[in-house]
Amino acid sequence: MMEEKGEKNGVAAMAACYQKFDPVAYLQYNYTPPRADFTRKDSIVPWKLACLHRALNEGDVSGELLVDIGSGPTLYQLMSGCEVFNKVILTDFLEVNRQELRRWLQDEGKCSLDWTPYLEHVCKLEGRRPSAWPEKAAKLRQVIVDILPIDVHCSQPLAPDTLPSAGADCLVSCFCLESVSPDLPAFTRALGNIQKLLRPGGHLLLIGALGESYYFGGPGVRIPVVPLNEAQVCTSLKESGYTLIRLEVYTLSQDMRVGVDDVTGVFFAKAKRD
Ligand SMILES: Nc1ncnc2c1ncn2[C@@H]1O[C@H](CN(CCC[C@H]2CNCc3c2ccc(Cl)c3Cl)CC[C@H](N)C(=O)O)[C@@H](O)[C@H]1O
Repeated sequence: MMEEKGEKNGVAAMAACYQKFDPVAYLQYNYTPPRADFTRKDSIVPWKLACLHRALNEGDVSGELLVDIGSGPTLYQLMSGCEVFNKVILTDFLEVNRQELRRWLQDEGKCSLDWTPYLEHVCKLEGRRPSAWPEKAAKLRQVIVDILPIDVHCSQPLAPDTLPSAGADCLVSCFCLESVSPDLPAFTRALGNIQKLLRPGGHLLLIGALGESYYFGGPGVRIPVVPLNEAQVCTSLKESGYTLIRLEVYTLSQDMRVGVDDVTGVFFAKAKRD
């Protein structure tokens, strides 16, 4: 009981931190140059987009439904998947983030970030003209069928009957699990919780931070993160019912360390549910 009580306290404290999360500031911190600089090969966002593009276009990933776990206020992580799956579900813990996503979906023009450079970059990765970005935006709006609440610490992270009984064909999750888990056991449990949302043989495309102990989710909003290394990520994936296909690691150069977190590296894992 004591151990369980400890877990609940850690998760509750984490949820309290997130009440002050500020999507607009967050987007400014992480999704503008230098971290999102499409003229630089060593910028974090082009690296993430290349990993997702490659993972979704090497012939082994297919199906109907892609679910993004902990979407936040961002859409970059779906820009390759929207060409492979005809149904995409976005999820986040906070209404403020779900609201931000709805604003983009309804094309109200009042979005906090202009996703055009991202759409143009992914068009280029696909061998298309960057000027085809409006078609990609339309495709993304067309395949997104829902924006749902989620809590990865619940054994059933989504409301019952949200997904088809077979589960999703693919899960994407970027920087969510390690930045919402108070410790490594909680991170591994969360991986197990989302594993049940995936059909057997379905793919998990997981992006996360290495060596991070905190980040700012807004001015003065310091959110604790469980510091992970590559070995722990591999072990956690194995323990929670996945077979690792590929792990890629990116190391932040000095000028990518802009003071919004203490991340040292980023991992990309392509895995399959056993
Ligand atoms: N119980 C919960 N269950 C489920 N979801 C929860 C829970 N609690 C909170 N969330 C939700 O997780 C989301 C985490 N979110 C921010 C952390 C990333 C950040 C910090 N780490 C380093 C780093 C970052 C970003 C870019 C780069 Cl380059 C780096 Cl290096 C990811 C958003 C999006 N996926 C993104 O890729 O930016 C947030 O939207 C919560 O609302």
